[in-house]
Amino acid sequence: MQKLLIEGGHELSGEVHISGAKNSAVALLPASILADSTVTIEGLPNISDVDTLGELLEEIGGSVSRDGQDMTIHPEKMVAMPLPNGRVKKLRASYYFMGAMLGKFNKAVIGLPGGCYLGPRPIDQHIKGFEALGAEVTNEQGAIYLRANELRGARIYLDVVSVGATINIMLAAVKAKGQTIIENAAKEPEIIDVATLLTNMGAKIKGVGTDVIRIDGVSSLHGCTHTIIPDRIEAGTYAIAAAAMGKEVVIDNVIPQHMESLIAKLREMNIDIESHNDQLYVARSNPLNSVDIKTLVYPGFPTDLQQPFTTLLTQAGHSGVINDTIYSARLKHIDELRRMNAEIKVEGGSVIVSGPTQLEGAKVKASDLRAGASLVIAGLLADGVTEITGLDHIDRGYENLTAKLSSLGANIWREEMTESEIYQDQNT
Ligand SMILES: CC(=O)N[C@H]1[C@@H](OP(=O)(O)OP(=O)(O)OC[C@H]2O[C@@H](n3ccc(=O)[nH]c3=O)[C@H](O)[C@@H]2O)O[C@H](CO)[C@@H](O)[C@@H]1O
Ligand SMILES: C=C(OP(=O)(O)O)C(=O)O
Repeated sequence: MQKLLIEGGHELSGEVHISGAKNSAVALLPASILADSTVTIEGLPNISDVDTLGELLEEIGGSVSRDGQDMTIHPEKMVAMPLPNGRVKKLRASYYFMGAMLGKFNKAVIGLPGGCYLGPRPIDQHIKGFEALGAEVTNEQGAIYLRANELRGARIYLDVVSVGATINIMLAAVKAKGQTIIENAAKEPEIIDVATLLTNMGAKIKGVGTDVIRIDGVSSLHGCTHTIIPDRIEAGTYAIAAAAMGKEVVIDNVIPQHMESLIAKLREMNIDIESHNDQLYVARSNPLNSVDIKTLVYPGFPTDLQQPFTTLLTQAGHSGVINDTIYSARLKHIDELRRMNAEIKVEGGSVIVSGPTQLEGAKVKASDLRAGASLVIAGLLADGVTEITGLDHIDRGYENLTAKLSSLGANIWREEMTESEIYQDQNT
């Protein structure tokens, strides 16, 4: 087990290349189950969620080979193997095996997923969709059992706008008989990416990127090659790090249109940020204005950047107020930031960050993926050395974080933990 160390105070400059989007990758790989022939996904991020999904595809009989950032999946010998336990609990997106296996085999047994704990993360809307398509769904000892004689298209109104439910219902519906209409669908770029893959496999999908998606079921889907979109959350994390500590940082391989809410907020803070083709240029300017943030479904400000943004607000004058309307309990980074001298209050559903504050290095723990990102940015800003544990969370979503930040000039490295450090870490 390793810990991450950061000696703060080093300016960032240079260019960083953004990897493929985690939240696309984790849906594109299960989507390959639906094909009758070989699917290649190009540009995958090298993160543990992708490794775990590759292993799960093998567990159900797929043959999977990896060549750098590309993964080739041969789905021909896949079977409806039950996955009630084990790897499915290591990540959130294993829930896409429900939609994909139901769509392919008319049955599936999948354990309830893991992933970041952000407060309760129900999957009732996924289940509502599967049932509307004709599946019988039961929860037996923590695993979801799905069975259908045949799936039939249906009109499904989502009570909450959900990325996971929208994608999962699409996966189950592409081979259902007749037309499925998903109303109040989510519009995230990753959903468009998954629909693009499915369309290239032969699916008939209209309206992705709007809140009404229409799917006309087809009897079979074939293989294809698909290139993933860049990770707007990884790019946003580097943009926030550059806003905190950047002299001149170029963030390469981004789709700036996917990042408009963040770019607008950074500009309001007085950060110098410009986009050109697939690059963002970010530099810190002084003083930083504080801003208020409300997280919303896309194209609103993403909840996945709320925690890193909290750290940036510690550097701004006066108080900024954050309301996470998607995950109101996504607050576990706050106590850790306080250990580093941040002035943050939680009142009702609002997080109030005061600044500017000189952060101090401390021993802190990442409770989830983006809490980890917020602590890394705090470490870059802090006086002295920050030690971060809980790296398994960070490794789920950030490819080569240490190397990427080092190349920008950060003093950051990983060390093996001693047995007593591991013991202490596990008991705090
Ligand atoms: C693997 C992946 O893509 N993860 C992302 C996905 O998670 P995930 O797909 O789990 O998030 P959702 O979009 O489904 O959740 C949005 C909101 O709807 C609620 N909800 C969701 C489903 C449901 O059946 N019932 C229900 O009440 C959730 O509790 C949450 O408050 O979108 C989140 C919101 O942008 C991001 O933070 C995650 O990074
Ligand atoms: C919450 C996240 O991921 P997951 O849904 O995979 O837990 C995230 O990427 O910030």
